[in-house]
Amino acid sequence: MEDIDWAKAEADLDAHGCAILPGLLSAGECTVLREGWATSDYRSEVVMGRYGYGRGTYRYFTYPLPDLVAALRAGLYPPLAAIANRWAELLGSDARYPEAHADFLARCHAAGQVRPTPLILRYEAGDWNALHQDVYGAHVFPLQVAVLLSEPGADFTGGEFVLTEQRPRMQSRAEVVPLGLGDAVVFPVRERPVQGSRGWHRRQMRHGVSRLRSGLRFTLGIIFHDAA
Ligand SMILES: O=C(O)CCC(=O)C(=O)O
Ligand SMILES: [Fe+2]
Repeated sequence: MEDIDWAKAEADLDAHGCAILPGLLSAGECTVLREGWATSDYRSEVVMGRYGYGRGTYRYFTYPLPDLVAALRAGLYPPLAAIANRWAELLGSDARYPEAHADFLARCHAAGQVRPTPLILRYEAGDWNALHQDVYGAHVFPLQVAVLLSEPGADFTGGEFVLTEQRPRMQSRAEVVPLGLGDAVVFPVRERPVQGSRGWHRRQMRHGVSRLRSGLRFTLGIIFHDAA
């Protein structure tokens, strides 16, 4: 995490609505997390096809989170909170996010959002993730992170991370994010600020995953608000 180029990530988020953090996790850390699919403690499992969410399965970790997941969540939060605060100002919102993740979580917990949201997702050939927004209550931290735990081309084919941006009174824009093993993508939970001719406005964003053509793909999702 010390090696992350936050100035570049922030510039990419401003310009494109997403940023890649290359090699956030090592191959060994990805293996540990993939193996944790079977052995970690989870609070619940969602079979996506049952809810019309796509096809595939995900599991929400329980508290206490595995050390690596807890460290990523606490460590990635402060620089993202600085970006989130700047975005809120641009959009004329009075939402402000504290410097430490523990303080933001305390806000969630006081409002009854107490269930942990970090999760592992597992996709087989034919699986996909419908375009969605990960909102779990009134308290929403506006940025989130997903880390690819499998190697494209070697472990799976297809299964691209996709973001869409709704442009007011215009057609939507799609962005396919090319991730390698251990790379992370930072993206907006719901919306991002864009400067137009008449000032800043909000653009709604959604994310999902295109259909896996072959193999097995795992992702770690880090969402900073907890769930009601
Ligand atoms: O599997 C992916 O790349 C997307 C995961 C996702 O929806 C999330 O992390 O919120
Ligand atoms: Fe998601």
